[in-house]
This record gives sequence, structure tokens and C-alpha cells, in this order.
Amino acid sequence: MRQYLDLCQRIINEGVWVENDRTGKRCLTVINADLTYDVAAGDFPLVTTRKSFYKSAIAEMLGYIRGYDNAEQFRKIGTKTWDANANDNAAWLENPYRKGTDDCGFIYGKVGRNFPKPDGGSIDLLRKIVDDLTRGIDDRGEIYTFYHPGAFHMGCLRPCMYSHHFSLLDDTLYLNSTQRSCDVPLGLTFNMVQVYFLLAIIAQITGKKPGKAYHKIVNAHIYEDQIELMRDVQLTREPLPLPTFKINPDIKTLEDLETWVSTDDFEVEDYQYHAPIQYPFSV
Ligand SMILES: Nc1nc(=O)c2c([nH]1)NC[C@@H]1CN(c3ccc(C(=O)N[C@@H](CCC(=O)O)C(=O)O)cc3)CN21
Ligand SMILES: O=c1ccn([C@H]2C[C@H](O)[C@@H](COP(=O)(O)O)O2)c(=O)[nH]1
Repeated sequence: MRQYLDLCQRIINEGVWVENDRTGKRCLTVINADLTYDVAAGDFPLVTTRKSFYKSAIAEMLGYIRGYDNAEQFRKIGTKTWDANANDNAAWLENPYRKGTDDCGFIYGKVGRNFPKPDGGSIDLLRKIVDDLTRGIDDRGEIYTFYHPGAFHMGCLRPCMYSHHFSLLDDTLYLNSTQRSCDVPLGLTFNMVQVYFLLAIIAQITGKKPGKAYHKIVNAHIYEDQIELMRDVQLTREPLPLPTFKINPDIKTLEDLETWVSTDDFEVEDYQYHAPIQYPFSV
């Protein structure tokens, strides 16, 4: 929690104003932040200085694991986070690849689970990683990536947290996640939970012990219409003790995650938080 607040304060103190054409808003921006989550110790990185809707974050990641490409699929498992990008983004609405209401196109897990091969066909990157790790194999390239520049024109948004690289040391699993662009007040509160969750759940289904997750952020920003709430409200609050995160032990395989698992299989206990803050969202 401290590392999150330190990053917010650093943006307020040292950030540089950058124009953003896509949203038409300016962002106070810093380059590079490295966050670490000790999953072995159970340090669940949930924001306490405002209420976090963490179930949405977990639903989003579950959707990326399942290869979803439609906002309705995301809504059905508990998150509305893709509604605006699928249906309110002018450039995407005019895009000939858009298949109708709620379509997000070729994004995130849809890419990662069907990564096109230049010589034809596609690779299911996650299946390969889970199979390798289960057998104790780390080929130094266990990378679940959503980044395919040749397909950006076929989706509503380029992936922000675009790469998850797993590593094994003996029986301990590590994760390095990389994010190119980060909406610190809104997106990051979800992304921190997602990185922790991804390491914890992949460790569980591959029979490994979770170690640490390292989260690299390149462009970390606060939109101009979020600054006041961050500086004058959220950053004046004292962080509260962290909650604990529990995963249903019956989740044992990738197929479980693809079929019956829901956000009810994940519980946060003893979550203490300050009052909600509604930050403006930029499409
Ligand atoms: N500008 C922007 N920021 C983002 O963080 C973001 C995007 N766009 N586009 C793609 C996804 C969608 N994400 C989102 C979208 C909405 C919320 C949001 O409104 N969160 C509120 C309420 C969440 C709820 O009620 O479920 C929050 O207070 O956290 C968060 C992340 C993260 N990503
Ligand atoms: O998981 C996510 C997804 C998106 N974001 C934020 C980061 C940016 O503010 C926008 C994406 O805009 P680009 O112009 O494509 O960079 O969404 C996030 O923080 N986390």
C-alpha cells in the first residue's frame, strides 16, 4: 500500500504534463515504477485509502485467462470495465473490424490464447506455460503476452499490462509483469490485484509455491480531472492494515478456471477501507 501511495505522491511532486490525443486530456506523468508483491507472505496489495472494487479486477483477469473478447462476457463474470472501451470509443465504433455491440476485438487474452503464427495457425501461450510449469519446466521464455502490434488495428484498445513472464526456482514460482501505460488512480488499483492474483492462481494450478511478483510500469499517469481528488482527498488519508486473500482450494486446473470458477471462489478477509472515491474515467 505504501508503494502505491509513494507513486501517487511522486507523480504529484515530480510529474510532467503530457498531452494525450486519444482521450483529449492532459496527464501528469512519470516514467518507470517498480512495485513488488510478496505473494508468499500473503501481502495482498489492496488499496485501503478508498474502497476498492477488487472483484471487478479479478473478473477482468479471469476474462483474460479465458480469452474473452466481448464486454458482455466480462459483465457476466462480474465486471463492467470493458463496456466503455467496447461501446463508447468513437474510433472503435467506426472500425470495420468491430463485430457489433460489446465486441472488443482482438484484445488481451483473445490474443494470448490464440497468438497468430507467421507461418499459419496460432499458439495458446497460457496452455503451454501451465503445461511446462506443471512438469517443473521453465524454458526461460514462459511469457503470457498480449502484445501484437500487427493486430492493434483489430481491437478497441492496445493492452496496457501486456506481458506476464513466469519463472521457476526449485518449486517456487515468480512473476514479472510489465505495463506500458498506467492510469494510477483507477487502473493501477486493479492491476496490482491482478498481478498478485495471477501469480497465486497459476502457482495453485501448477502445484508450485508462490514467491514474489514484480510489477514494472513504464508510463504512470494521473489524468488532469483526477488530480484534485488524488492530492486533496486520497493522499490525505492514512493507510489501514492490509486484508488477506483466499482462493478456493478446489481450483486445480486451467480447465477449472475456464469453466466453473467465478469471483465467489476468491475472498478478501478483514478488508478495512476509507470511503469510496469516484474518479473520472477517460475513454
Ligand atoms: N482510462 C482508462 N483507465 C483504465 O484504468 C482502463 C481503461 N481506460 N481502459 C481499459 C481498462 C478498463 N479498466 C477500468 C475501467 C473502469 C474502472 C472503474 O471505473 N473503476 C471504479 C469502479 C469499479 C466498479 O464499480 O466495479 C473504481 O472506483 O475503481 C477501473 C478500471 C482498466 N482500464
Ligand atoms: O489494465 C489497464 C488498462 C488500461 N489502463 C489505462 C492506462 C491508460 O490511461 C489507458 C489506456 O490508454 P492508452 O492510450 O492505450 O495508453 O488505460 C490501465 O491503467 N490499466
